[in-house]
Amino acid sequence: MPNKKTPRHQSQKQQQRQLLASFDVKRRKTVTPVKKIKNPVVEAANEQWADMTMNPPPMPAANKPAAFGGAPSPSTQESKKRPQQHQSEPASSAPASAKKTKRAKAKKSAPQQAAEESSTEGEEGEWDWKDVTMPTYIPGADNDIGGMVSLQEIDGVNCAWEDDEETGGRTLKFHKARKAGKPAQKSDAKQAKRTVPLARITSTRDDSDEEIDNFYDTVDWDSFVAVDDYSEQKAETGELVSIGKLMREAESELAEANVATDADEGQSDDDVVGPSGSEVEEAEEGEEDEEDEEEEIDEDEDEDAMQVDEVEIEDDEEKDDTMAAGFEDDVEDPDVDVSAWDAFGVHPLLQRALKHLGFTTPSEIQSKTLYHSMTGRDIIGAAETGSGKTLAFGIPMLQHISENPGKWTAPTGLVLTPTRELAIQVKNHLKAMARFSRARVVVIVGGMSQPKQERQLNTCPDIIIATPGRFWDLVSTNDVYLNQLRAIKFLAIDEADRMLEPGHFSELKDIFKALNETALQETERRRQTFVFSATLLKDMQLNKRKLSPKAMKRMQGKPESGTMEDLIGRVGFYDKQPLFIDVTRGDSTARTLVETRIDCMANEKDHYLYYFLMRYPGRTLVFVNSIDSIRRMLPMLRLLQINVFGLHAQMEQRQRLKNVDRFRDTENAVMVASDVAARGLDIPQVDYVIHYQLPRSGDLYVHRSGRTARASNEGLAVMMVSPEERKLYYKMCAKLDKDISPFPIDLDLIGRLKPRVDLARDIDLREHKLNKISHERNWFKKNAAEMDIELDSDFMPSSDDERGSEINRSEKQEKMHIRTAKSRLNQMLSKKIMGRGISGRYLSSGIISDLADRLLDQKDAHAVFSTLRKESALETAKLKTDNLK
Ligand SMILES: Nc1ncnc2c1ncn2[C@@H]1O[C@H](COP(=O)(O)OP(=O)(O)OP(=O)(O)O)[C@@H](O)[C@H]1O
Repeated sequence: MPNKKTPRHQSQKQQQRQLLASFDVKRRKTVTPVKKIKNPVVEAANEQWADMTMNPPPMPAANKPAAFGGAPSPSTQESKKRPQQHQSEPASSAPASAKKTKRAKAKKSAPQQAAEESSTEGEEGEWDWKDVTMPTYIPGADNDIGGMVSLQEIDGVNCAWEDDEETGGRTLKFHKARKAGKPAQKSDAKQAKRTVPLARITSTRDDSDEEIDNFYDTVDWDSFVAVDDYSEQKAETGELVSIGKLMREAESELAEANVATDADEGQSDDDVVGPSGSEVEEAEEGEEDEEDEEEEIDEDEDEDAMQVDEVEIEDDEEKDDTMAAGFEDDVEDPDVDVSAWDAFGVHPLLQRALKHLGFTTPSEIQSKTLYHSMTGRDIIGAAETGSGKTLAFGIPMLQHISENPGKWTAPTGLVLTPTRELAIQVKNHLKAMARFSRARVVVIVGGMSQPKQERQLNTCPDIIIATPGRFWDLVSTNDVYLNQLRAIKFLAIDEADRMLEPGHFSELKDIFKALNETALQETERRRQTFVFSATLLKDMQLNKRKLSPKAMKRMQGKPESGTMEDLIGRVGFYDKQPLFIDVTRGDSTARTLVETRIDCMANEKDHYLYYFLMRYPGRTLVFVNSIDSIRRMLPMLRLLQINVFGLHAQMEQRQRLKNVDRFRDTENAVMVASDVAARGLDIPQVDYVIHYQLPRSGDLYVHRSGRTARASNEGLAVMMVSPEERKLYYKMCAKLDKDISPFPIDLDLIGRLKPRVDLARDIDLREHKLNKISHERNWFKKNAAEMDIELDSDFMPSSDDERGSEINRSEKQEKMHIRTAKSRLNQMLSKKIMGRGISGRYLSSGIISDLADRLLDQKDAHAVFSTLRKESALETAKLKTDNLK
């Protein structure tokens, strides 16, 4: 288990604070010991970090092309921010040859100089400190440098950490650096030449450079390691590469690059900042294996350091990855014919993946959009739920990646989704499609390890699937991410209508703004944009006229209004007029969806639900309108021995993913969910969707119902309508322009099941009450103990007094009652239920003519109702609808 206090695990902010502390010392004229860090390598790394942040030495990493983020190398950052200042940059950007000479000179005099350094002279506060102009960017400082603006420096004074025996820590000491051969003078510090601030971090380089170089050479860089490279494992096995080695390598690389660039392009020394792109690529290729290994170690370390939850989430994520593949081997079924995709020019590697997935033909939305998207058009697409919209925007991205293999300096595609689950699902879908093209797809969502996500961004993935909040959190604080965001070639907004809801739109707006800040002004076409949803038309209230270039231009200047037009206006299409492709039917529900309703009183919904679940077992998704309803229903259904899971927004992300997985993996299971599961969740073979409470809008009804009847499969949506909901129901039917027929119910069976449900509800209520009392009591006890208060016996009777023992007795009785009720319920549950007019003891012909056959039938026998056969609710509903026609 790595030490969490090592710099590797400290946040950049913490490191920055440490650095700040050291400079505060200088301003306060006192010298304060810093926190003692026992590990000598860590100590060295800390010291080196502090110094390198202010005085970046030449590092090979500085010359690598920036990946999508990462702790940016000083020179790359500075060169991006202030290209015109290269000349004046010291160590990292100075002409290599000049620097070499200085170093060589300094190297000779280093030991001498060290010997000649005086100890601290006089009061530092009396010296001539000068304000330091801070750069606009400090590596690892989140650009939050406000606290460092008052930094001061003095020319000719060096800082050094020294062990403090008294405190066991280390102390920052200031030493006036004397020129060789010059005797020490007390007034030296005061008389120090007042030049502009130290040029290492400001834009001016003057004769103090020599001292900087001297300072560099007084430090034994071989005893330091780069913080970024530091790992406990490497420290133990002695694999750490010293800064000294890196510096030497960087110097020789710089010198070589200098020569090569000079010769090839006749550039001046000042322009040379690193090796050419191809060299970098070669070097990177050479290092790849090594990096992979390091990456693995890093992953291990970080995962150890992370919260348990996060680790488990990542495990889940890995599991998702394997699930995403959906197949264990790489051998395609020769009988699967995917030639239908040829017409769209789909890349052979993608066709192979399609073959694996068994997707022989494109779905309607895919075939209607692919031709245009493959030729570069921007698309606004509307298609019913479960119709394959993910691949409609995913294939063009993967096609581009397959046609242009190699390393990119920015991701190719960005997909924004409203929920975390949907993001993970889209990632899985695209990963399965990218199986042979090997495109790297990552997911950036809240509730998961941020460091890991940052690392993933740093590796410059091909496609990023993200929720707007977390993505903007990461990108808005890092210029490198921002620049690379602007270079993406594809942007897709999935479930666009949901993005308009409060909580998504403000970040989405910021992302669009950042994306378009520079990109839109360029004449060269660089980005393709897709906006997809199932209920686009309804929410948009948009017609083609509104998509005219003029109208779109007008919309861009408008303030947020939260409408689809507003989103369309802000997203920044490159097409003058994006294509609008709508393949929805009037109501956007799938053609294969059968809809029905159950009319019942609000307080009977549990009975009807239980009846439905018992009568028609299958994978059933039950939607409710509040989290409280989920909390109430879960224990009751569990008591009724139903395999039930919950899903709502207040659940930990880890639990949410786990529950979705379990539900997906269990054939006969129930998930009670809030509308967090209404959109986009693609769980194969959801047999039934039950609207336990009516959705608050027609669109929500469409999305909820869309969790079944996906990818041309059939499915059933059942609305439970109480008299109070009648008005809403009629309104919804009018909006969706449909009439929903009632579902046939056997009222006798409901009557027989009722006692079970009532008993389960009663047990749950009693347990809940008991738990609440004991929770409250413990809370008082705990707080009283903490505050050292003795609780009054009236308030908290002890078991010794009469009232206390009375309470104890009644609690015990209640527990006993619950136990008895539970065993009664279990007894009930273990018995099969007979239909009306049928005796459990004697076989009588009665209402059911083939009763004996049914009772003897093992194969089709119903598990709960002994006189009934297994039946599908879908068939029952269809039959009823047909009869009504
Ligand atoms: N061409 C195809 N042939 C067969 N199955 C497909 C095809 N394209 C996609 N699918 C499958 O159809 C299912 C639904 O696809 P997808 O999730 O992309 O739908 P969607 O339109 O985005 O749905 P929603 O609006 O609910 O998010 C997925 O399981 C997917 O694997």
